Amino acid sequence: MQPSEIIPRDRLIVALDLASVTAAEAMVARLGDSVTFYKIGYQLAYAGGLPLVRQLADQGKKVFIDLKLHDIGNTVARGVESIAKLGATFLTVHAYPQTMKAAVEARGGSGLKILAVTVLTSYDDGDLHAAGYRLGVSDLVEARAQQAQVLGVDGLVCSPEEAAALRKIVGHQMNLVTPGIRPAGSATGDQKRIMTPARAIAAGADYLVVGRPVVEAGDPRAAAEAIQAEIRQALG
Ligand SMILES: O=c1ccn([C@@H]2O[C@H](COP(=O)(O)O)[C@@H](O)[C@H]2O)c(=O)[nH]1
Repeated sequence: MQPSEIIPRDRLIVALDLASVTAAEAMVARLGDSVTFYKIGYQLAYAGGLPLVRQLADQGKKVFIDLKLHDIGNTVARGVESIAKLGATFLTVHAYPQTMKAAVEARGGSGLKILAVTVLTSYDDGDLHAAGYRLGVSDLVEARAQQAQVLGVDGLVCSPEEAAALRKIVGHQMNLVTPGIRPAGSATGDQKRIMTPARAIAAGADYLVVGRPVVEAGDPRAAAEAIQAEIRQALG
């Protein structure tokens, strides 16, 4: 979706990183209309959370399934075919050419959009080096973004630190989805490449993924509303 077509409220994606479906349902009820887009990742999916995708879609919410698929092409393709029936908007795969190619082919015209995870936002150059990579973060993110674009991937998961450079490479054809968002004063945790919501939007991010700063806040709804206000202000 072109950035100008994205409803401002949809730009905040809250990660439902919670231990049970009951806890997730309670969080969604608490957040009410302050949040329109949710992410379901490992913790909730493996706690029986995938049926929530349809449930949330039936409530008019959008859902991002963040399972970061990476396997042989055939297995990725069959997994994507199953996931495409759940009613989600986004699905992540790791940005390896075989994986991205299989996912794009398998999603077909289902309406599910494939996002390629470039380099996890908890990694810095030292982490890549320790994992055996020759390239640093910015070079690897850019190389993977170029491969993803050639393969017809719909969007990229990157840090907001890379958003401006990636926008120049991929234009507006691909959505930039950025975790590593930290409102001023909030704990960094294990994230290494971070920005505030306002700076991320100014850098060109389309969607901001926020987990702990919302779901672990004393008042999650107030935390989400504050981020929504920051996004609106940054959009001008
Ligand atoms: O590179 C990546 C890819 C995915 N994530 C996911 O986003 C949220 C961020 O949660 P916070 O609590 O706001 O740190 C989490 O679900 C990650 O799995 C990411 O952080 N970085």
